[in-house]
Amino acid sequence: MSTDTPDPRDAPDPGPGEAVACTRLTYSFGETTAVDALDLTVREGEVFGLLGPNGAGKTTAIRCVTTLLPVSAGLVRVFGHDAAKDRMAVRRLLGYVPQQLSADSGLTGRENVALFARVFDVPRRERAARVAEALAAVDLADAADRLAGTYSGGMVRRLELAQALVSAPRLLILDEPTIGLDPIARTGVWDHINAVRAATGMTVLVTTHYMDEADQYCDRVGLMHRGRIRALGTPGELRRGLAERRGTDTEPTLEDVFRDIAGSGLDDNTAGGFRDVRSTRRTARRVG
Ligand SMILES: Nc1ncnc2c1ncn2[C@@H]1O[C@H](COP(=O)(O)OP(=O)(O)OP(=O)(O)O)[C@@H](O)[C@H]1O
Repeated sequence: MSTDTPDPRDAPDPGPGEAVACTRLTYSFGETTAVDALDLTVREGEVFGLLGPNGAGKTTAIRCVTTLLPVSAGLVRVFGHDAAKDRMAVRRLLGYVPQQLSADSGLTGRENVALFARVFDVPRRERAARVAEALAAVDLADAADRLAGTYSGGMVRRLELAQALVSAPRLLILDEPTIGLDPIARTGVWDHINAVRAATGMTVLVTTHYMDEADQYCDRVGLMHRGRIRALGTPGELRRGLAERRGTDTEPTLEDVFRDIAGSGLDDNTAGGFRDVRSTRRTARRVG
């Protein structure tokens, strides 16, 4: 690092109410820079949506926040804990629902959640009650003793939500929580996220391709493209900003905002490309 480049570790301590702070976070896979000097703040208690086309760097960024990928350049802090130096402290504060299947089809719903309760060190005497609470919070109490392999796609996603919630996280991170689900199941997943958030004040960081969901459910969104945040604000602010730039009274959609910012890059080799199809199919297969 050259002497005139400030060391991100010199950044001031996170202010009160700051859940996640990424400062010049950079992550590369060989020659590919997936996350490129990303600056991002998620405030405590908000639902923050990280939006972007395939390959924008969303998953890589949130995997750095979860500590599943090492923070090799830049700084990530979760409730003030440095993700590079204090991984266990960070892990204790968060629940993570990855894109890939995290439920075991050969176990019951209750057994799946109990497994996470053990892994996340929920005290033994509290486990049964906490598992039952997490299942009830996602409306799976009645199906708790059925094998997860018999669940519908929406139920599997809600089960994965219960797995992430059993440790009572302060920060819930979800990677494409509704991909491959039908509209009713998508609404169901969001209703449960919002109910738990209202009851606990937990912070939610979510990635999604679905601009309509982000518009409806996120307090603020960051539009990510080629490893960086290109626009940030409430969905309403971003829509109104584009209307002003265009000098029109017709309110654009969040998708219009994204197309305006990402330009032709969205149409070339990103949105709807092979990775999107593969990702959707992977999810469809696992829940089919
Ligand atoms: N394990 C890996 N090895 C090599 N390159 C990778 C790997 N994971 C991601 N990449 C590359 O890093 C870039 C960012 O990928 P990432 O998965 O973070 O994007 P994303 O916005 O989450 O996309 P998607 O919506 O498809 O999940 C892409 O160019 C991708 O091909």
